[in-house]
Amino acid sequence: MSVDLKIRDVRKEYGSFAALNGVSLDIRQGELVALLGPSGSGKTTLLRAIAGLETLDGGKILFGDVDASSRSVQDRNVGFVFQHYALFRHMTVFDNIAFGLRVRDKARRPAESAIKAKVLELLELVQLNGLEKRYPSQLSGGQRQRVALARALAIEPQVLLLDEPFGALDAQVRKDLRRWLRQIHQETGHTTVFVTHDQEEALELADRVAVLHKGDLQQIGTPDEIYDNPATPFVYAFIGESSAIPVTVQSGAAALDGAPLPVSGVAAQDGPARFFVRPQDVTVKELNGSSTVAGTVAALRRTGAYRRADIEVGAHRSRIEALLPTNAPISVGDKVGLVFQRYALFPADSAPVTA
Ligand SMILES: Nc1ncnc2c1ncn2[C@@H]1O[C@H](COP(=O)(O)OP(=O)(O)OP(=O)(O)O)[C@@H](O)[C@H]1O
Repeated sequence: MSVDLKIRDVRKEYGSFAALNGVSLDIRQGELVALLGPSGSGKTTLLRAIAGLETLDGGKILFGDVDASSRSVQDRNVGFVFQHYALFRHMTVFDNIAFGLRVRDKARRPAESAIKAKVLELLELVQLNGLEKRYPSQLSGGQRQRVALARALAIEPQVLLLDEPFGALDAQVRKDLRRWLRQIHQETGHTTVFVTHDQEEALELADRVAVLHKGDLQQIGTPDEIYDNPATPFVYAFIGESSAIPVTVQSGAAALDGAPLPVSGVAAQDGPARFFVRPQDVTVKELNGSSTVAGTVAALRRTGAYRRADIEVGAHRSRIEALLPTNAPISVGDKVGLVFQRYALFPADSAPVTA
């Protein structure tokens, strides 16, 4: 039976280094949440903490209403799938999937006939029926990960934990498995926590995405919320593409190198700030007095279906990137006016933006 998870102010230190800096988040029953962040941000540490493979230096984790710290790894009944298939090489696919049920103590172990029925049902679910007699070495990487998932599901886990399960596979297989996992999740409805550093994977797969950076939870939200309304400079820079330029805020108005920046709803406090905008949210027009930001086209390049323009703005020639149709009548050196559809301002002293 799947449960909800409550992660409360979880801390984990290695010596004086904080791998998790007081992380709190709630994961609803049946939800698929991606933990997304650059290398070293604490994703795997958090996943291992949920599994009970790490002792906490602070905070707690609740499975439903039960404090998991009182429970062993075994008692937590989690299904775990790792990046590198940890299948037993000397066991067939069937025996690998049956393993978690067969090693249970006698009181909780199902009859062999029930184990067989369960394994066959899971083989059907992961679309590997007919391959139950094969050994892991006789399977492709993608098939092995499907066996690993079936094995994790066999114990009917309270929570399913996946650590970059498709990380070692090539791009196309990865894409197929992503779609397949989403489908399996819809059918089985397990509470699932999924670690990835691939934002496309997180945004496509997850109900909600938790963005981690240096042991801190920066934001948790639906893929739309994370992409359209990044809560911090880090999330703005890490998810999707953006330009960031230094500006100054005073009394609710923003200025670029002393000239007013025609943007509204400036909530940032007075002082130095950074202005963030995504390339697709920049419209390039003719210069039109104070309603547009004056810029000069510094570079143009074709990328697939679009043309990208680097446009220099302000006295210090800060660069803003814009996405244009390939037939846009524009050349390097043109003086243009910019209008921004969506943007954000953050105080300059807020968390660093580099990934
Ligand atoms: N056993 C350990 N001893 C010391 N430091 C550790 C240990 N395990 C993890 N760390 C450190 O904790 C930080 C977080 O590691 P973690 O594996 O959670 O990151 P991650 O976000 O999963 O990264 P990746 O995407 O590279 O797997 C890293 O800086 C790592 O070096």
